[in-house]
Amino acid sequence: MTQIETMQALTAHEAANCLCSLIDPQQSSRRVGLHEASGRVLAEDFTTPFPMPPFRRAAMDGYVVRSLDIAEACPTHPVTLSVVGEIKAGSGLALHEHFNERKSARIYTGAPVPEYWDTLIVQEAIPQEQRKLHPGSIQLHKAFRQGEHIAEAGEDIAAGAVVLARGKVLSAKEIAILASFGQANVSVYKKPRVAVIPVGDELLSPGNPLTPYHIYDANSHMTVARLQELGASVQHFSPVADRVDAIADALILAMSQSDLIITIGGVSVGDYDFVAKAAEAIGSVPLFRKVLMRPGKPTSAFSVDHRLIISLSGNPSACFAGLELLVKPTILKAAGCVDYENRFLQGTLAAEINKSSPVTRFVRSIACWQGDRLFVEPLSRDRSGNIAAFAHANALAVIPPGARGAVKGEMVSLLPLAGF
Ligand SMILES: Nc1nc2c(c(=O)[nH]1)N[C@H]1C(S)=C(S)[C@@H](COP(=O)(O)OP(=O)(O)OC[C@H]3O[C@@H](n4cnc5c(N)ncnc54)[C@H](O)[C@@H]3O)O[C@H]1N2
Ligand code: MOO
Repeated sequence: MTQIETMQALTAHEAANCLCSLIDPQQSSRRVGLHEASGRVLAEDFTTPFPMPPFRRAAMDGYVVRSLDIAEACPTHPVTLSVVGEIKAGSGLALHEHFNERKSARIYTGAPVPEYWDTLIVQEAIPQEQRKLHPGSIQLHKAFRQGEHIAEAGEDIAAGAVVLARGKVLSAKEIAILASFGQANVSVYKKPRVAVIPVGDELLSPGNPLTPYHIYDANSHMTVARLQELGASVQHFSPVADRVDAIADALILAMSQSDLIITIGGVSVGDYDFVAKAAEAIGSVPLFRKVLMRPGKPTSAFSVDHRLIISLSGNPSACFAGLELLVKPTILKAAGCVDYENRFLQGTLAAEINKSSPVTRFVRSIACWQGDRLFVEPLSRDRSGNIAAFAHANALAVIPPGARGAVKGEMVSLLPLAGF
């Protein structure tokens, strides 16, 4: 028996765990400007250097008052306060006189609120006529809640708080936090370097004229795009011929420049599927030679010289499933991301799947919320080689193995995709 025949077949989850367990997270870091930080992984905890907001400030346009001064205000006994000045965002109010009581100031959103005042009355609460006729005073016909519309210094985030932890993927939200604290640049992990090698005599790179019996290489472009989204730096190979030496040469070149290699196609059982032979020829050890999933059953992985080769199968949906289920967690872990495992949701199947399968199926589907219930509708004619489903799918529905497929109304797991 060959090593491959004795090799245990893994589920998609086990295969992802196997790959992740062999990946060393990125350790090297560099500082990048905020405009380059989106999609990068934070290499150190970010501790806030000052409180947020940094000073006590107005949350609305209006008037600041002391709640004590207006506690008794009512329609029959209105309270009149003189307006001693104006406080704009970006400037304070110099308090020249020593105030005792019944003083107010005009204030605008974002302006500092001196300690003297504890409540802000929105300008809409004071009739416009009255404000025009008597700009030097305001008249109030009711009391207002103490502290209203005033944001205290540090009420959002305290100074010295670890507000973003190492290993977090930076997106617009996190970049807003960093910028709010004046950080012009941030320490991020270096991107893992990943080579993408499409294999197949039939493949043409987009941009070339379509010739008989050939197809355009879609998968490597899909893979490169996904890897870039996941924070990798990608070395994109042109399609390689179905020959052991050509594939082996590409693998050797990729090893010299990349930490991880992804091949696409040529990994099944046909006489011209040479990826495994080429991987063997360069001295790699197989980790698994198929995965209990469909599409993507022929997905394989090899280890060589402390690097992984992940070989995705050529059908576009199989390549895609391999990318989402196996490559995504592996790349995220390699990039230094702490939260790298796929998260599945539970949803109700909106239509039956009357196709049996000895292995788990991952069906391109449309998931949508109806009220508080998540429904998942499998796209029809989801054949491995079809690409139309990519235009609509926002989830992969997980259909357990068995003779009966799955019935409408059944609860199934689903993996959310872009657009969910
Ligand atoms: N006798 C058997 N035949 C097949 C089996 C099997 O178990 N027994 N498995 C089938 C399954 S499942 C799949 S998936 C495919 C996978 O084969 P490969 O991974 O070796 O991929 P190829 O044969 O190279 O290509 C399959 C298909 O996809 C097209 N392709 C390939 N690369 C690209 C690309 N970069 N962009 C777009 N399309 C691509 C290729 O032209 C083929 O049509 O094997 C089944 N056969
Ligand atoms: O991996 Mo193939 O279906 O499973 O196309």
